[in-house]
Amino acid sequence: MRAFATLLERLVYTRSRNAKLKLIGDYLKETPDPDRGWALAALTGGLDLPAIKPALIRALVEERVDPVLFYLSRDYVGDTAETVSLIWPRPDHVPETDLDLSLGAVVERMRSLSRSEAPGVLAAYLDRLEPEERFALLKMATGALRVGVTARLAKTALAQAFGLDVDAVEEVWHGIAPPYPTLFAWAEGQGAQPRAEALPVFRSFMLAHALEDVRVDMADYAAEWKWDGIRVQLVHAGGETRLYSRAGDDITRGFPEVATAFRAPGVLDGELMVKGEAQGADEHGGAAASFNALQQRLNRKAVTAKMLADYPAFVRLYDIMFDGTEDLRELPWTERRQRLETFAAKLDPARFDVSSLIEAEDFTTLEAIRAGARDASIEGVMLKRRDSAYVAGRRVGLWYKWKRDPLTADCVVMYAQRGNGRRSSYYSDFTFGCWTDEGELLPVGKAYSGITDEELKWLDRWVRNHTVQRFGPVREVEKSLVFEVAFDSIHSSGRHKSGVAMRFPRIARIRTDKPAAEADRLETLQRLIT
Ligand SMILES: Nc1ncnc2c1ncn2[C@@H]1O[C@H](COP(=O)(O)OP(=O)(O)OP(=O)(O)O)[C@@H](O)[C@H]1O
Repeated sequence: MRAFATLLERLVYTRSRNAKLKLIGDYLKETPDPDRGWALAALTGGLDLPAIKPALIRALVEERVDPVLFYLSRDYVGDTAETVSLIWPRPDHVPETDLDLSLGAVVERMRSLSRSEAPGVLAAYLDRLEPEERFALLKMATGALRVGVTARLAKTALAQAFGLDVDAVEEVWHGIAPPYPTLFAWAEGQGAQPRAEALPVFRSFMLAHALEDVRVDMADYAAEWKWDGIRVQLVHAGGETRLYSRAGDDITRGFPEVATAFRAPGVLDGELMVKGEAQGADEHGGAAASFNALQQRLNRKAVTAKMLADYPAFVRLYDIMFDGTEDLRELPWTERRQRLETFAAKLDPARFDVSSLIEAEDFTTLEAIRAGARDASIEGVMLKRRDSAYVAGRRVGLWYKWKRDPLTADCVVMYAQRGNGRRSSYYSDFTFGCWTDEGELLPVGKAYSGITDEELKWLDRWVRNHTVQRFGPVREVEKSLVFEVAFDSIHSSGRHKSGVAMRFPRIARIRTDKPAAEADRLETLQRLIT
């Protein structure tokens, strides 16, 4: 940690660009791997320590540092990391351990921390480090170094120190991960320049247009199910595996079971989903759960063993971009499909399968098949032009998405709340319910979208005139108004007394023409559960 701490300290007090370039360049030349790689990641903003949050540092401060002293000192010093590093109380007795305090060891430990371990480990490091090293550690932990170094400056320093072209560094940058072993090997003449096609970089996805009032000739288009998961690009190159999201974000760490199972060099395109209950034979392929299950795995930084067991992920593949380093994107879909099937045969069937094709001799047949699809993991149909190359972005006529028609139910309005923003003075968020067999109304969903400004005002007035009780901001209303609610699907939910929850509910119509007693029964919704 010492050398990196010294570097940061000097950078803070150095104004001149050339002096900064030299400081960083010298550091990168003199420091061994993997420390210099982690330092470069920190300087370029590429260091990700998921378990460390500003709140954690605040909590540590509250526990270990006199808060009055902290706030007074911070007013004077102006920087939380520096303040904490200066006033962190050195414990009377630091137990002897073989804690490795090299930069690489510290960063690698911090990257693998669970959230519950984080406070203890961070405190243990702070107890053992010197003030300037603590400063370096806290700077890394809080994400932004703020030492007056941009990512470009750090890369320029690297390029100048090793006689490389900075643009060549940029070119390979997105395909390499810290601590950048291949980059340093190349910089020191020990290895070749990492080649883009041999790197686990993200390539733009091919996207679809919505099918609107078009009927296509099934001789020209192949049909597949539109699976309700998230788009994923699987890349294995240069010995590394990466999973990228629709937006190109690296989501590898969120799905370790998929990443470790993908070890064949190539780039594949597919839908990331969670396995479903084995609800008997699944006619469309292996059983997948509804999006609701996948949601449990999204946006989580740490993946617990329980998550992996309860919501195991797999990928339903539908395209191939590279086989090894061979770029297949120019091939027509039919050929890519064959290559995909051959490629997929090498993969673990527990984690990968190939999206099945829908056999429909003409469009009318396809229409009927689509209308009959009731699987929770299906969102509609995709149509892909058989002779089309894999083209990045959305191009008319190549891929179409044809979503399932939304489902609807007539529900009775039960509660209303004020909305947000422009709607904050209107009762515009509604909870509605359906009848049980015993004649009880149970809430089945909440919606606020789908109404016009006129309707918004009308509903606001209606709510105010039909309130039967108030619970804080919520008004319970007379059970007399019916909404036709549209939604994408229904799943069972332990969180609601009704046992059901709607996906994407929106108000399709206000049904002043329908008596509340004739609204739908819960049983009707239960039958739609997928
Ligand atoms: N068999 C499939 N082939 C291609 N895409 C599929 C398939 N099954 C599901 N999808 C999903 O459908 C989306 C296709 O629609 P589009 O290209 O417009 O992307 P999108 O903007 O993410 O769409 P949406 O939000 O409507 O799913 C893909 O992003 C992908 O996640």
